[in-house]
Amino acid sequence: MGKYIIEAEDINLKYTFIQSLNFRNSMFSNFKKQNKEKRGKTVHALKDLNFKIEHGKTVGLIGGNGAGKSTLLRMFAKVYEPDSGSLTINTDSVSLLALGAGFQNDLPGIDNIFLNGILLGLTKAQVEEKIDEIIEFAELGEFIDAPLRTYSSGMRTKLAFSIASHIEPELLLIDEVFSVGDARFKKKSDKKIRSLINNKRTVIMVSHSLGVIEDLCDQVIWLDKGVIMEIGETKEIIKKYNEFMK
Ligand SMILES: Nc1ncnc2c1ncn2[C@@H]1O[C@H](COP(=O)(O)OP(=O)(O)OP(=O)(O)O)[C@@H](O)[C@H]1O
Repeated sequence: MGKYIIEAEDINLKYTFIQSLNFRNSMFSNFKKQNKEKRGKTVHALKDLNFKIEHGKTVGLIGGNGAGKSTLLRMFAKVYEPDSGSLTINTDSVSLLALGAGFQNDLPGIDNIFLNGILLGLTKAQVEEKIDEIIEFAELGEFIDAPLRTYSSGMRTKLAFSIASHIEPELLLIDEVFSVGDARFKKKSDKKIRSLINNKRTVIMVSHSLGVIEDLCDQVIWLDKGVIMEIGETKEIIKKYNEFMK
């Protein structure tokens, strides 16, 4: 095993999309007349990023709204590929803890555990091995056999958290998912996140809560408008970030 789990060289990502007509701009005939090509927009979300992340580290991604944090996290999960540059992820065991992606409302909780577990990278046998633990952790009682559309949003969140936190990959990506549910469940989910982090795996997390980042991370990557402002030891970077935000 090499020293680094992630190696990024000059990576760039641009989103291209067609600006849709809305009530306001449909009032302007010029906008209406523009063809789709002209209404095309490009956002250069990540610009020439260079960094390496060592195995076993817990790394925080910080930065203001639209800085590129979630985009970068999704690249680590291979949801997006860079438009240019090279991104090497030296493991196949990666999962992105973002709550409830891929849930099916008409299926019961238990079927969603299988579906979601497999989407997050487990085999059916691995889900079977963990299913009792997942159900117990989610605390849904008989609702586990009811269709998801009958769940409250808190119940959905508990189920999503329980599934995602039982995946235990080598590289765990966490997108702003901390302490979910009611006060008691929050305590339990917080403890679960900490146990995942303390388990020698590499964890990369996005959070707007600098307290959480400072508490949990060894290192920080600070992004602003798609570029890396600073990268380094948590306390030092958070101090610079706070000064910058003043
Ligand atoms: N699917 C998309 N299509 C077009 N543009 C997008 C898309 N997703 C993100 N963007 C744009 O890319 C830039 C980076 O967005 P991203 O969600 O990665 O930022 P972020 O740092 O996670 O922001 P926040 O803290 O607000 O969640 C923003 O300008 C955003 O508008």
